[in-house]
Amino acid sequence: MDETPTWTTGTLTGNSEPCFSFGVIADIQYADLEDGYNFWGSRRRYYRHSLHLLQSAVEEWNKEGNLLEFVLQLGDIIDGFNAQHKTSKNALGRVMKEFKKLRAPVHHIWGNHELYNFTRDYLTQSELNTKSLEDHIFLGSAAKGQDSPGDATAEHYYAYHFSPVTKFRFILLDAYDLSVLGRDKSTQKYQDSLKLLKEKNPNENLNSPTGLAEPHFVEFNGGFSQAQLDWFNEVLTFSDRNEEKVVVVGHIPIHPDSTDDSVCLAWNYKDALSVIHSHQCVVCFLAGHLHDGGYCLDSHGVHHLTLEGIVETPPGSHAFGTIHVYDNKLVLMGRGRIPDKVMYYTKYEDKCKYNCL
Ligand SMILES: Nc1ccn([C@@H]2O[C@H](COP(=O)(O)OP(=O)(O)OC[C@H](O)CO)[C@@H](O)[C@H]2O)c(=O)n1
Repeated sequence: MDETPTWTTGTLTGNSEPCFSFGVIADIQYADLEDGYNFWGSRRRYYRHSLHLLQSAVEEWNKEGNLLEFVLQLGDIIDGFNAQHKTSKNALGRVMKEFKKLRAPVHHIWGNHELYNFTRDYLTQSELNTKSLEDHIFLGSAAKGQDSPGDATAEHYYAYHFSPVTKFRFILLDAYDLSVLGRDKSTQKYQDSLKLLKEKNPNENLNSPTGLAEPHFVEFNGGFSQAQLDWFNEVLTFSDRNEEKVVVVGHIPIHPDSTDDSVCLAWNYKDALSVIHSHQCVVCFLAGHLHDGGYCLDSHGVHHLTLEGIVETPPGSHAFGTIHVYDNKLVLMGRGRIPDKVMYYTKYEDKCKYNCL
C-alpha cells in the first residue's frame, strides 16, 4: 500500500524536475506612511517597507529563470489609508513599477483595500485587471454575461481562469462580488449585500465582529454571487471532464480551519466549498487577507493555504513564496514568515470516497 503522506512540512528534496513554478505574494498594502498597527493594536504594519519587500521578492523571482511562469498577487496591493491621503494612484503606480521589473506575467486579485481606494469601474480599466490573460474555452450558458476588460457593468464580478500547461488550470475568484465595498449604492448587489450584512451583524460598526454568531459577517469581508458560483461550477465541470488539476485563488479564505480567528472568511464560504467538493479536480485554494497565514487539508482532500501578509512583515524577514508544480504535488518554497510545505494531491479514488460520504 502506498503510504505517501497527503501533507508534510519540511525541506524540498524532490528528485524530479517540476513541471512549472509560480510566485505568490499577499497583502502588500503599500502606503508612503510611517508604521502603524492593525485595528486591535496587536500587529505592527510596515506600510513603507512593504515596497522594499516587493522589490526584493521580484529580484528573487527573476533569479529563478524560465521555470517561473507567472506570479499571483493575492490582493490588498496598496493600503486603504492611501484613499484618505489622496495618494491611491501614486501608490499604485509605485507598486506597479516594481511588478513591471518581473520577467513573468502577474495575475492580480482584488481585495478589500483595492475597493477602499478605487471604484470597480476604475479597477476594471486599470492594470489590476489582468483578465486579458484569461483562457477562452467554451463553457456554456453560465459563462455568458461575464464582462471582459473594458466592459464595465455595475454588477460585474472579476473572475477568470487560465491554463499555463496542459492538464493544469488556475481559477481567480472575486470574493467581493457580494459586498458593500466598491459597489454603487444604486446596484442590486449593493442593496442585497447590505441587507444580508445587517441581518447577520447588528453592530453599529459593521466592521466589528463583536458578539456575532457568525463573526465573518463584517464589512471588510465579502462573498460570491450565485452567478459567479454557477460560472465557477462550469469551469470545474470542464476541468473534471478534461482530467485537469485546479488551483483556486481568492482574497478571502473559504475554510474555517485555514484562518485562526473565524473572522477572515468569505461570507458564503460554505457555498464555494460545496461547489469545490462536488468536483474532483481542485487540489488547492490559495488566499491572503489573514496576515498571520494559515493552512488546512479539508475533508475532501483539498489543501487550503492562506499566505502571510507582507504589510505585517518586519524588516529582516519576508513573506513571499514560489510554488513548484509536480505531477503529484505542489511544493511551496516559502521565504521569511512563510514556511515550506509539500502538498500532495489526493488520489482520485480517495476523493471519490470522500464525495460518496
Ligand atoms: N473590529 C474591527 C476590525 C476592523 N475595523 C476596521 O475595518 C477596516 C478593515 O480592517 P483592516 O484590519 O485594516 O483590514 P485588513 O484587510 O488589512 O486585515 C484583515 C484582517 O484584520 C487581517 O488579519 C479598517 O478600517 C479597520 O479600522 C473595525 O472598525 N473594527
